[in-house]
Amino acid sequence: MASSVRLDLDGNPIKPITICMIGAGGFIGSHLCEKIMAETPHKVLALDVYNDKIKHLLEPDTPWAARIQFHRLNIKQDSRLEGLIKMADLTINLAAICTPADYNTRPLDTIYSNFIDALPVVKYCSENQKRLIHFSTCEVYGKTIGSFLPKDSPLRQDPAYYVLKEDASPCIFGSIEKQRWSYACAKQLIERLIYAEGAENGLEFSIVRPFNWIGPRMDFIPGIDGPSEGVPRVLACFSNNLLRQEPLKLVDGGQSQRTFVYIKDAIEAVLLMIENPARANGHIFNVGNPNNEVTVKQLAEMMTQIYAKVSGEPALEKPTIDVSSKEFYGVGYDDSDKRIPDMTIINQQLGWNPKTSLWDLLESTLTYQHRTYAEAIKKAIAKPVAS
Ligand SMILES: NC(=O)c1ccc[n+]([C@@H]2O[C@H](COP(=O)([O-])OP(=O)(O)OC[C@H]3O[C@@H](n4cnc5c(N)ncnc54)[C@H](O)[C@@H]3O)[C@@H](O)[C@H]2O)c1
Ligand SMILES: O=c1ccn([C@@H]2O[C@H](COP(=O)(O)OP(=O)(O)O[C@H]3OC[C@@H](O)[C@H](O)[C@H]3O)[C@@H](O)[C@H]2O)c(=O)[nH]1
Repeated sequence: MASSVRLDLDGNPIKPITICMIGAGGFIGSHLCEKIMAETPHKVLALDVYNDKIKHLLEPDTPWAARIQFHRLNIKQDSRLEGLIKMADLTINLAAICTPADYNTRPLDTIYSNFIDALPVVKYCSENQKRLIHFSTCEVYGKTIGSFLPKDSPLRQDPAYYVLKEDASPCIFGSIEKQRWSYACAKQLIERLIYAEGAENGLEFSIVRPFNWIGPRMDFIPGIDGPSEGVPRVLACFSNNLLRQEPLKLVDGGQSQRTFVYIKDAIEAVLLMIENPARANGHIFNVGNPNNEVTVKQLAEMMTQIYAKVSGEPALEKPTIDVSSKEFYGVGYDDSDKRIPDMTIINQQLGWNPKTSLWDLLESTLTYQHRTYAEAIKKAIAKPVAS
């Protein structure tokens, strides 16, 4: 139940607000809606083209039924958008194409989704003096400065060459034919536009740069709740392989490094932004877990070990295979080498720190994947293919 007196970080009572959440039916949106319904008095206007991941929150007999309203709409072409933004105190924009398999194969859709389609949202917030929390990405940093140093340079060990800071690090993308960067570049331009709206027209905004948030309900399992030829992000790719007892595919040897944060930790940071506007407005926030760094190969090994534990099924003798990025993603793929978030700004402004270790977050997530999909996969495998 929502408690009656919630206090912000400065000890002031928090007033209930209405939030227009665009992309509420996605992975992050579903967790954010869940948290807001369970722990706050706020209302949510939930906008998306899909609602499968929030169906459980939309049942009429829940204690929060009067506080959440689903509006099925595509922000590309729907005249209801401005009215819904006007009805709310705060807009949170999560809508985007954000799976790397799309960046080089559907670059136009990627750029339209992440820049053009976000423009009216920024404009309506600015014109109607509504606060905006916009979801950008850690991909705006691109590659690290250190990745351009000689392989044996001792400077590669110096954090100054790889830690990513909101107000200091450059954005380093590959050449135009490396269409992987279409997403990062579109996100960078919308960040600059929002920042400029703040500077010139007084828009109250916060920008979130998520660093690989993972957990239950992320993306889809190909052939079960998504297209069989679809390529989701790495958590769902590896989960799918484990569920089907196939080797996990390591793109270009799995040498890239990532830091993963548990979705439930990350959502706490977003709630702090929502409820502490004076501390959050005007800032860009890295949200990640610098302590959870692994190479993709190490992630595959860890997930294999944990899945064997939670499913009771023995791991394959050869649990991984190497695949080239050209074969896996096609021409124009490129990769971020390493992503460690600097945490100074979010610490200073909101006092937020992630709590969950990589092992623990993978254990709870893989338990969920096994419980949710193992039976469906068994049935799908057993079904004879129509000739
Ligand atoms: N998950 C992460 O680790 C991560 C990392 C970096 C950035 N982000 C950013 O966070 C945001 C949310 O990511 P997510 O992981 O929840 O992705 P997601 O794909 O699960 O959610 C996005 C949602 O937006 C909806 N949407 C897309 N276009 C729309 C449109 N035109 N009209 C209405 N709805 C539309 C989709 O249907 C989907 O439900 C994105 O902007 C993404 O770029 C996420
Ligand atoms: O089966 C797979 C899938 C992915 N990978 C590798 O795993 C790494 C992580 O891949 P993900 O699909 O999670 O995506 P990335 O971390 O590269 O990008 C993500 O970063 C932040 C967000 O903006 C987006 O959600 C997405 O762009 C990449 O190096 C990728 O090449 C594999 O080795 N095997």
